[in-house]
Amino acid sequence: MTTVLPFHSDRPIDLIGVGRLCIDLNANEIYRPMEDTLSFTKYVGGSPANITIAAARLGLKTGFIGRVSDDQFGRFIIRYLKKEQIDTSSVITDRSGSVTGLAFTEIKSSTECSILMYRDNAADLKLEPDDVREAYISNSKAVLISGTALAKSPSREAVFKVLELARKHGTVVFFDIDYRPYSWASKSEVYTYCRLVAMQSDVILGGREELDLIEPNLSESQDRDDIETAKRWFTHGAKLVVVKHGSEGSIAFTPGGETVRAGVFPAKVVKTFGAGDSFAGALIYGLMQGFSLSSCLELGSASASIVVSSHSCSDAMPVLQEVQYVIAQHINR
Ligand SMILES: Nc1ncnc2c1ncn2[C@@H]1O[C@H](COP(=O)(O)OP(=O)(O)OP(=O)(O)O)[C@@H](O)[C@H]1O
Ligand SMILES: O=C(O)C[C@@H](O)[C@H](O)C(=O)CO
Repeated sequence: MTTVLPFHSDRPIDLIGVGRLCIDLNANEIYRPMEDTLSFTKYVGGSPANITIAAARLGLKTGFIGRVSDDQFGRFIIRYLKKEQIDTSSVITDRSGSVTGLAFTEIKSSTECSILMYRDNAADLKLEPDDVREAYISNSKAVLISGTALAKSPSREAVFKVLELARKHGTVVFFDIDYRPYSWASKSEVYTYCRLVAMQSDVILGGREELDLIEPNLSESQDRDDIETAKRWFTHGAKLVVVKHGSEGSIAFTPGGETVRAGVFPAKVVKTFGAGDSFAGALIYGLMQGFSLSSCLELGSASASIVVSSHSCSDAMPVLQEVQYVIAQHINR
């Protein structure tokens, strides 16, 4: 049974990403602590940026609503998005003296990775409600909201404006909880703001721990059962809930009772991060093509296996042929 999301197929834009545009500085000397790192490679980063790049690489018509700093990093990000054919008409250069968020990534081993975030005065959280244009949202089939954009004002208010306009115009809302503790003042704020957005979203994506953060009073173990979690979100109008379980795979639920599980594709893992963003970008692509849930999860899993096997996140986002090759190789094994 194909999950039917109410995309307005006649709209010129497929997906608009909202929020974080930052720079990844990935350690070149991998499999050692960052204290011993000598050099880094610079990539565009930020979870919603990565997901939008993933979707664009797969062929979706994409745009972005966000702010970048008025410096070399800001110009690098805008140039990169344009190169990826991502519309940047709503990517604003912030002139308040803000800086680009930096994600220093430490790759201690293929399973032990961490991210050191420098996000003081980050331009992405300076996004303002006036940066959000109604016509932009109404011309898009879908928007992708990442939870971290709710961590501070005025970005928080800008996101709620995106949400209001999306619901007004029937633009499908994808919400990736994207919990990044370094951006939040407290878990109670995560609960307050991310829950408000999730309650108005069509598709909710998160890991088990992220989903637990946006529900109240989860005491008994069955409360943390994925299907029970999904059922509760269906009471708020969600049309699809996807739970990510890292190297254990993923599970998707629909209000109609469909449950689809997906494993992972074999990968020579270089680093673990970037899996969720590549997974989400390919999942969104599949849903927009009207593919079955099983095929959508397969696309996401295959895409993730490519990115975890790579040094970068954004640069490594695969084109459709690469994803299809991974799937075909697995079938023919
Ligand atoms: N080691 C792995 N090998 C192959 N596929 C993986 C691996 N880890 C994750 N994946 C795939 O990527 C999907 C998302 O991974 P994960 O649950 O780690 O998301 P995430 O925590 O949002 O990732 P990120 O680190 O990008 O934030 C998984 O459901 C799985 O399909
Ligand atoms: O989203 C972030 O701020 C970090 C990303 O740039 C990084 O590529 C990552 O962790 C992807 O999941």
